[in-house]
Amino acid sequence: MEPVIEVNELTKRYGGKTAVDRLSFTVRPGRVTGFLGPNGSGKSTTLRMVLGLDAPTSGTATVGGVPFRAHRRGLHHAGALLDAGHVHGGRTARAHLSALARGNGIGARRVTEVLEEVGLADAARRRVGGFSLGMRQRLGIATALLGDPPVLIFDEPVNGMDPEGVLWVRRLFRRLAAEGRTVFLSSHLMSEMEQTADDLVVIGQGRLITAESVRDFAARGTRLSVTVATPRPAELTAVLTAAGASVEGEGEGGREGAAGAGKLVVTGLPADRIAALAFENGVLLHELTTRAATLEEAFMALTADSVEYLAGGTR
Ligand SMILES: Nc1ncnc2c1ncn2[C@@H]1O[C@H](COP(=O)(O)OP(=O)(O)OP(=O)(O)O)[C@@H](O)[C@H]1O
Repeated sequence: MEPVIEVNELTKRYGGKTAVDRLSFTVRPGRVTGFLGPNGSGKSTTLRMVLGLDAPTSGTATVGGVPFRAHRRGLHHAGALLDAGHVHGGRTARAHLSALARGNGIGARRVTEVLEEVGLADAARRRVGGFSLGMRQRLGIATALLGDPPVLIFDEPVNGMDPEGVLWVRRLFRRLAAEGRTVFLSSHLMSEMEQTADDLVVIGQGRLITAESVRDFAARGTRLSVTVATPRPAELTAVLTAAGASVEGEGEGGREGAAGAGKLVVTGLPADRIAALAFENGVLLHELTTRAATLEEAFMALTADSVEYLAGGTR
């Protein structure tokens, strides 16, 4: 059986609110797949349905061809980190893992192994209540790994981790995928995913926006822009616009009629063409810099229409 996650027309409504809206996608083994969307876009709700913790209003989610609930030995089948704050604070890390291991027919040696794997061997006898968020995340990852499952699902695993933890977890995900497992991670930050994921599933307001490889997303989603500084921004804007470019002023100086040098951000024309047009029209340039939009910017542009709440309520 191939450890594939298959989501088909999955829908979840809470009263009048549609949290997940006819969502379909496939997550394959041997790759790290990033599940991306702004806050509140329905990622956690989807993952809960994949793991059988929530019932869909309609549609299906299967792991290895059957609903997750139908698998008897769950921890051996799929491991998940959903909410790192969920662990009983009075227990030690080892006691927490040992209880789960016993309930799933897993030996004590495996508990020691996963504690070492996630870097918590020295903290194994400390109460989880005193753990930092990053340590709780590590414990959650240890829990997911306990049954050595072919499918791993992590909801915002990098939250609260320090830079060293982030590097560690990235390497771990890459290794788990290289071992042939299915690794599915949610995040609201593209910058995290571009370092880690091979494939992306991007959603907004519960709907699929795109499912493709990071490479295809980067090739399609990023566009080049050229920053131009000139003492005659209005004149250059007119020349470039006439040549088909789209031009925006950057800061005060870029505005029409502004005195002094202005910076313009130009899209739709390459730098050498801009330089030639400026030269032909006798406009002096102080700067000409090509810049690729980051994947984060491409992601934000793609999901902008589906962001519910923006800081400051500017929409
Ligand atoms: N139990 C619930 N009852 C009512 N509404 C809910 C419930 N759970 C989630 N929602 C709503 O469903 C939508 C999707 O929430 P969800 O937590 O799945 O999003 P998310 O993408 O995981 O967001 P975040 O990144 O903030 O965790 C939100 O508008 C949320 O308020």
